[in-house]
Amino acid sequence: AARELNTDGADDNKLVRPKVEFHTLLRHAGATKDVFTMKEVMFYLGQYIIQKQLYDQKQQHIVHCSQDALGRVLGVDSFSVKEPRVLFAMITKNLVAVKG
Ligand SMILES: C[C@@H](c1ccc(Cl)cc1)n1cnc(-c2ccccc2)c1-c1c(C(=O)NCCN2CCN(C3CCCCC3)CC2)[nH]c2cc(Cl)ccc12
Repeated sequence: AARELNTDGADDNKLVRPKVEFHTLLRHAGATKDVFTMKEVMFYLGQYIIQKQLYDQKQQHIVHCSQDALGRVLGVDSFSVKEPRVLFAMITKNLVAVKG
């Protein structure tokens, strides 16, 4: 059965390699690796959003990223953290599965 996507990282055994521009965002958030679990990708992206203050101060589940590289990478102007499926779909486009 397809593994349910949870919000703390889809499948923890799966390793992914971020594409170049996406990798730059993760490094900005403090990542020092080239290969990550989904949980690590989501952790660093969360840090990135907080560090750059991209979340809406009033509605903190809304992230505004049209003026940020995050928006370019995900291909949206804003998104809600309450829609993990939508988010994972956008994020996985920026990741390459690592065999092994
Ligand atoms: C459950 C988790 C999540 C994780 C994956 C998904 Cl697909 C949805 C949701 N989540 C819940 N709210 C957030 C969040 C909200 C606003 C700003 C930053 C993060 C997150 C995100 C985390 C994270 O690692 N979260 C740790 C605990 N969060 C609690 C909320 N905290 C907020 C407290 C209010 C001020 C804003 C931060 C930050 C730490 N990583 C993310 C990466 C992205 Cl692309 C989008 C959202 C998140």
